[in-house]
Amino acid sequence: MTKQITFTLSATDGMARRGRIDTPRGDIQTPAFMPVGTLGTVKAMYPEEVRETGADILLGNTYHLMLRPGAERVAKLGGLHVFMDWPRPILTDSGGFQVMSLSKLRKITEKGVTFRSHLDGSPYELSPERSIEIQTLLDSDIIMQLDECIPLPSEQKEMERAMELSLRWADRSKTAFNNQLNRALFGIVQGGDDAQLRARSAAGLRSIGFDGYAVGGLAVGEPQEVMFRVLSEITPELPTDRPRYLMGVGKPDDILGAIERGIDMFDCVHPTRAGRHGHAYTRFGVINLKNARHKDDPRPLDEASPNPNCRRFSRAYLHHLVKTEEILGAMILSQINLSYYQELVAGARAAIEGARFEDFSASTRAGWTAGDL
Ligand SMILES: O=c1[nH]cnc2cc3nc(NCc4cccs4)[nH]c3cc12
Repeated sequence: MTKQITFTLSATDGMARRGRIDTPRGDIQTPAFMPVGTLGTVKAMYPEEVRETGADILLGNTYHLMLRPGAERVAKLGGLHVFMDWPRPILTDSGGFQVMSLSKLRKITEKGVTFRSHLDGSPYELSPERSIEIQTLLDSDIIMQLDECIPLPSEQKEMERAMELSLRWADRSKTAFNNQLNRALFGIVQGGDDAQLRARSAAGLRSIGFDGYAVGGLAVGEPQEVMFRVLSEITPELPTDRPRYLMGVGKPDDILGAIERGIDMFDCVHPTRAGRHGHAYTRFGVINLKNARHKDDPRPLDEASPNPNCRRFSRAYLHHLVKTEEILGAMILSQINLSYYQELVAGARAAIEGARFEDFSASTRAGWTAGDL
């Protein structure tokens, strides 16, 4: 029996890769940006609007969904795709990262993590096995191993301990996954900012064997050059015929730099969160529409944009919606920002196919400073 989820590499340009992940629920063009749909919704967007921005896949958060409405309840209702009416691929995270960043009284043991809900303090346990079970109940297409992500910088001993625990959890995750054909399981490379630990983690994951490899333990507050150095060291250690997913990244500049260093998949709350806070992503860079200078500006955001929402509303109107905290403001800016992110990765895909990614990257960055914000 063959795995129903496959990755095909179609072009490379230096370390940058252009590919496609085929799944039973649809294809994912890579490099890909995955909008985050934390509670079974990409905030302020209908699912069909998320699709229209160009997204092939979105991310669901296991931690939030296991607390509310509960994995068994979502399964009884037909799984996450039916629940939120998103028929295309969904990647779910394992929940571990959010336990550490959101929950109370959490405790890490060899078995897994125990914690209390940030909502009502009720006790929960998340083990590699239970996380696989929850993600399977959600009927996720790409599921993540349970891992331990530690802050940067951390002591060498601490980085080593967490990396080795994550490797043991990777093995247990793979066993619990039991080679489901219609779902993919990704391992997560840990090891902090230490090249040897990272290499050991990658080698350990490869010997266990995964459908894809995530780079974890980054975008946790470290400087961009540290993230880029770790990526440059680790992507050559990963299989070329499997997708590489950089978790939690990032701003457009981070994404271009990570594609340049061999990353295929991204997720980040930033475009939608920034949209709800009145920040608009454009070719010219980020425009803070809360700023009073937009109060009388009749110009659209970007009259040359392929996105109608960048042409039909004046900056004055968007400023008004943001200042009055009108719901439409969050809706429009979420759509604008997700569309920009999808234009960015679509441009990267075309540039890699045309062996001109370096030029694309440079001219995109130049646009962020040149334009009149
Ligand atoms: O090692 C990781 N393991 C599993 N999930 C993650 C998610 C991650 N998200 C970020 N950064 C984006 C952030 C979102 C909220 C706070 S930081 N870095 C991340 C690292 C990991």
